[in-house]
Amino acid sequence: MFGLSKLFSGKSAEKEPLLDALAAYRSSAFAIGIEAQWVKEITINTDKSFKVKLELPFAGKGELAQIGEFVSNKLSVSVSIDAEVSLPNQCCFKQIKQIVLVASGKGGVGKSTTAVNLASALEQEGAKVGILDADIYGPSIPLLLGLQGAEPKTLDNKTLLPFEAHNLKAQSIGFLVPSDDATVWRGPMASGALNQLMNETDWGELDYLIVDMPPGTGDIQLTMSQKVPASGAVIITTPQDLALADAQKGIAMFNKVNIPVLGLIENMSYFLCGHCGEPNHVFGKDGAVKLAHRHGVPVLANIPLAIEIRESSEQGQVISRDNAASISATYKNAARVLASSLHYQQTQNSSVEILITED
Ligand SMILES: Nc1ncnc2c1ncn2[C@@H]1O[C@H](COP(=O)(O)OP(=O)(O)OP(=O)(O)O)[C@@H](O)[C@H]1O
Repeated sequence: MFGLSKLFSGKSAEKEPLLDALAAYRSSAFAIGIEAQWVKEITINTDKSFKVKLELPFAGKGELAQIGEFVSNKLSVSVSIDAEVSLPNQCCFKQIKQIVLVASGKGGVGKSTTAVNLASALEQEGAKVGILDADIYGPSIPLLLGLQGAEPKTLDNKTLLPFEAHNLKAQSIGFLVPSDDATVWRGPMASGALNQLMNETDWGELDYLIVDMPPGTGDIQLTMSQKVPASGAVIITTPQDLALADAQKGIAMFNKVNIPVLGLIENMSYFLCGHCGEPNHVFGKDGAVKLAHRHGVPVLANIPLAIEIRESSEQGQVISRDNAASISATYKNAARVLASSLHYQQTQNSSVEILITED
């Protein structure tokens, strides 16, 4: 998969310090540096500067500038880095390489908003991404992507075409399920509808499919989790004790069905005071970190309570796509760490410890 011929043709002695410097890079997402096998091409320019082409096995393009800067400083020479994302060809389901469940112990914590922003952040990090709205109680992904009123389409009367918005493919259980009926659903019915959407949607090739699960940890969520060939799950919580207690139940549920919990995201973590700029921990502080430590999982992000997040959601806009919004970098950082922990979990026998840093 990774072509090394150009890398090792000629002048490899000049390239060795570069490979060493790339290997020495560390961040939350690149926990063990840039591996030599990811280096596809190295060009040495006449002024001795380097141009490096990487093939990343997970969505992580957003960090290339930092990697370039680190290596440039280490070698005291200009190094520019470009990359493609190419996940190894092991498919989780049909042509979908990784399926990630986004869950919450309780409703209203911002699970769907976070799921959409994470999906978009993965896409911006260089991956092909789809989002499947499996929240039978309140399917909101069409609204969040500005797709309200859209009708499912088919070309052959057998498969559904996914919707496309903001460079994401999307499908929603809301098109199959009148939401008023959801309260009387049982686990097998919900997981049957989810399977139908997975199987009968023409997703094409996807690196990541994000599944927005129904909130809670009951029979429905358990059965749905068992039926999806998921690579991992992310749990969204708020800092309140009640939400954290329910998030703990979510961790227990995924442990029961052997789906690795890739991390927690604390949403509405704090509110930035408009006057003094100080973070105000309206709903409490450090609860998610303590819970995460107890269960040996990372906190992937602390997302503030921010008016822009609510406003952009209501307008069908995805705030992580707005580079001017400071929160955009937070979602992208979380997406990179999520993608890399999936990668390391599947390729390393002993797990790589993910340390969340301020990068
Ligand atoms: N960080 C945030 N800052 C401000 N508003 C937010 C934030 N996250 C979510 N919201 C808002 O909170 C409300 C609930 O969000 P969302 O629908 O994503 O929650 P949910 O957990 O998916 O809900 P449900 O349990 O009903 O599925 C929405 O109005 C959303 O715009």
